[in-house]
Amino acid sequence: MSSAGLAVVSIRNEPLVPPDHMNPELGFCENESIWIYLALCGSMIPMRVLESDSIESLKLRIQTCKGFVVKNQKLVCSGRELARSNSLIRDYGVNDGNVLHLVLRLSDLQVITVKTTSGKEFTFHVERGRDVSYVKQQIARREKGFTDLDEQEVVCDGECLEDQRRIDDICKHNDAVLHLLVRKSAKVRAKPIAKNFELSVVAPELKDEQDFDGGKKENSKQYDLGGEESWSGYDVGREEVPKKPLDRDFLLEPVIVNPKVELSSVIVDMINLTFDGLDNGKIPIRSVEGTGGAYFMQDSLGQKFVSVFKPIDEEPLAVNNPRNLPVSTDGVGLKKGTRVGEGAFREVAAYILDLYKNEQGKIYGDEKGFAGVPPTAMIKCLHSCFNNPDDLTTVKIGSLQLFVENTGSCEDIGPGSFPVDQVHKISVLDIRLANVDRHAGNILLNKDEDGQILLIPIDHGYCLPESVSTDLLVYCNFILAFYFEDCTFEWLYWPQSRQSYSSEIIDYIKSLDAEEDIALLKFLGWDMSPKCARTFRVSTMLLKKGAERGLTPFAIGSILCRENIKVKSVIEEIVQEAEDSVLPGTSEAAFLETLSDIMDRRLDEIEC
Ligand SMILES: Nc1ncnc2c1ncn2[C@@H]1O[C@H](COP(=O)(O)OP(=O)(O)OP(=O)(O)O)[C@@H](O)[C@H]1O
Repeated sequence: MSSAGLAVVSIRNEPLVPPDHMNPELGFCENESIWIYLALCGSMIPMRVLESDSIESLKLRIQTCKGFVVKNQKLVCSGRELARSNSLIRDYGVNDGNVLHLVLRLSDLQVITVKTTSGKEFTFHVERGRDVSYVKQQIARREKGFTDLDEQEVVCDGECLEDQRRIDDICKHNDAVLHLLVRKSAKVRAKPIAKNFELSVVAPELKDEQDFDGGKKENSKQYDLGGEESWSGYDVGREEVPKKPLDRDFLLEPVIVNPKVELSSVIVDMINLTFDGLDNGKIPIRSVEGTGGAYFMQDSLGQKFVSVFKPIDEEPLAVNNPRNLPVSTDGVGLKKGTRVGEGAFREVAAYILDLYKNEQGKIYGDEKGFAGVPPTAMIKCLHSCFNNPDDLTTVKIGSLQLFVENTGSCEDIGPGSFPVDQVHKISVLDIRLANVDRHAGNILLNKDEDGQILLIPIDHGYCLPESVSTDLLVYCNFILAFYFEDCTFEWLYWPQSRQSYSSEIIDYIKSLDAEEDIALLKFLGWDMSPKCARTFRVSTMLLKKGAERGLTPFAIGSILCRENIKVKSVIEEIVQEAEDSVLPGTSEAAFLETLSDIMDRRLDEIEC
């Protein structure tokens, strides 16, 4: 008999009105105080706060009263994430009576410790979306004595758990530690001796090898290789979205815009493995982390994740978002300059832009790019496990990204041991793409064969921001100045960012050509909007000019980021000045020339 323990977070339930806020005589400033409502798991919790409270202190109060640690909290008000911890509640325009949605970023991984009767103890990670049968498989893989899954019984609080029970479901009802008991039944044999029987209890034979069939199934895909108009051809809510096929209860196909484009082998393999998993009845498992719907797709044996699917209609603020975030009323996404339902295109674009190109601007090598964005493709997929309350037959469009084995993210350890060149490569990617969502949780950690730390950048749905203002003036004039408002780069606070780029990285930056990249994306299916293309041109220009002058990633990154929400960044000032200097209707080329001169001047000032 073995036992396994699962540790879960206990949720406290203390009032969110601190004593000094309740009593004006204790120094509480009546004028500044407002009531806000914290929306969490279907309930509304009133909170009295000061407009001068920082986001950090608000999160600390939530941590103290509710037990959710600060780094796991995401607060969203009026469709915008309150991302900067040093900014004040009033900076984000939070008013009396506003609702703040609290999204919890729980880890997908649950640590399970198994103790055997012989005193052995081993620990493994199980994704919360997994079920009891998966736990049994893991125990069988680790311990030779448990290879026969049918002989394992998993018991919790005296209740025998069915194979289909999910880990997060089991944990939900337990406050602190959950003990699993794995009971291995023995066979009873009766051997005739003279006129009697000798009964013996025999433990099953130990097998050295696993019985799993690791062989790959014949591919049986039914791709329609006809071209689509563009990646964005299927907008959220559009009627032409294809319906469920009749012969299978799922669908999975790549979205191919240009029939002349051949999918790379790594993308074909990823789609095939994902298809095999669905075909074998291995369901997509929704991640408990993140603000949007992200599904881990399993291999045909249900032992490994092969990819991550993010449907566009489940992005934050989209119609089918599974985190109960309100639907965007104006199409603007969670970050400034982003649009709901466009995250998947950006995920794919980040992968393509990261790939190496030869001198003719053609992609070479089809696996690992410069910064290591995992292979990503646009797909159509249908499955009943997706969040689709109204219509289970609607095929979803979204990004499919190769699942990368990892031991966590950069949030889990200090940055001291991160290799300098990898931090620098991610900084190049983020500056180029003006990424507005580079927090430490979006860089996964792994180790290579030599034990060296590997940093894997993920989650690029919020790169290449563009103006999405509904203000007609801003819209018509293509005013870009505020696109960069939400740029934040975690690596700015890491020591590696203060070191200079190596010559290899500088050569790579020199080779970048925004026009070629825009043309390549168009050829592959994404015809960038003029505003988005402008963002890309401006940030590529800044990267190239900065690197040419020997600026560090920190120096260049700081130009793109605001120090706080109220003060414009240097890039915003540069763009504003350029926009003020040209007449409406000026060509893009002339605008960029003006911008280039202004940028040179500002960079020279920084150097001095
Ligand atoms: N390629 C990948 N390989 C392995 N795990 C991944 C991959 N992509 C995403 N994940 C994991 O899936 C979960 C959700 O993904 P992600 O953070 O990208 O979703 P999101 O909703 O966009 O998140 P956020 O709220 O940070 O913007 C996270 O636990 C993340 O670590």
